Amino acid sequence: MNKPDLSLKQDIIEILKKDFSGSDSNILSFSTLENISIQNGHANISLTTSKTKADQIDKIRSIAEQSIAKIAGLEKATITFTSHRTAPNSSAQTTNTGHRPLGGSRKSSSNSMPLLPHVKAVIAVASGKGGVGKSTTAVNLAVGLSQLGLKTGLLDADIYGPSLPHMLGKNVRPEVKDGRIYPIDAWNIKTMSIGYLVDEEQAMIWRGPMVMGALTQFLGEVEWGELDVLVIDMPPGTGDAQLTLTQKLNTHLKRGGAVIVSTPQDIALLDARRGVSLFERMGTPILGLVENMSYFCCPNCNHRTELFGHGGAKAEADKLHVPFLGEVPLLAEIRSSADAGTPIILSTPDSAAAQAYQKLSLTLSQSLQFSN
Ligand SMILES: Nc1ncnc2c1ncn2[C@@H]1O[C@H](COP(=O)(O)OP(=O)(O)OP(=O)(O)O)[C@@H](O)[C@H]1O
Repeated sequence: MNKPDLSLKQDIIEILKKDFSGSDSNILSFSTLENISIQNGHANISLTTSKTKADQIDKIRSIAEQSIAKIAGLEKATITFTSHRTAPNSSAQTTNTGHRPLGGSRKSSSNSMPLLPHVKAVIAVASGKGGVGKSTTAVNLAVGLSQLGLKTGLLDADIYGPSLPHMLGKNVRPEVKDGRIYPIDAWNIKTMSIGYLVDEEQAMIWRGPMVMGALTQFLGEVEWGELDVLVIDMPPGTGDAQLTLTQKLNTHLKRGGAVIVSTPQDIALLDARRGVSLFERMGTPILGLVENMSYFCCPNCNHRTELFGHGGAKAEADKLHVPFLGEVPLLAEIRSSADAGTPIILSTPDSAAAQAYQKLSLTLSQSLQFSN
């Protein structure tokens, strides 16, 4: 049976990450993957790197090509370098070389310019695990902050599962001019998501270094303009991507902070604790914990059912000495309005969920530090 392209691409990336003859021989640590195309068993892999590094990679290029050609479903592999721009400095945290500038710029603006120069504060919306409603919270919070009169941006940093375009009902490509990417306006907020730029499959095959490269670019190459606050929908979990983002945005986060979203189950709260601990280690202010899917409210009789127990997040917040920011009910309309592209805070402003988001926005707007 033929292997799907996606799986072949993942196998190829694993080989590019492999050390062939010592610690200095990992192709992806020297270069950035631009593209993999596969046709009739022939894999064409294009990479970007600097001239000096290209010479180093050249030594292992043919070994890697032979190794890739042995993958079941492939017969031949060709590795080419599409350009030889100078790779951005790799810091201790970002061993990657950065993804190809999505805005088409050949200069590495993300390293030479201060990050987010006109953004006053950043609020990172994070969760210890996926699927707890982090993106839903980020979207409704951003709209809520904008309703309070703050110039607000929303960055979807959940690179493996960018849900923002869907939740905002925006299926459009951003304008790219002079190497700068212009955010998409949605509901009076400026938004950017990898989902506006690449298809899902492409985002899925990215691995650690490329993800960080793409995120760094977002931070450096998106023309956010003046913002009071940028809400970031963080990738789920507490791994390298979260750590690096937090480090890069340390200054901005000090004027905002982190919001951890959790569901009431013990297991989710355990993960939430890890989230809190990651931000604490980085010295990021923890704005608090939000309990999502806190209870079920019957749409017919308004009866409240606590499906997963109640008060777990509040108790956890107390234990961790962080503020408890409120509970959002499990409500079919939250999902249906997200699927229809209108956040519930706009579609049903009188609902308990919308009110929870309004309260959250108000609390957080009061905690922002706007000093420069
Ligand atoms: N309180 C809620 N009531 C009903 N549905 C909800 C609620 N919160 C989120 N959802 C729905 O649950 C699904 C997952 O939510 P969301 O994408 O916000 O989670 P996430 O934590 O960002 O997930 P991931 O980390 O996988 O991106 C979505 O379909 C969303 O509409």
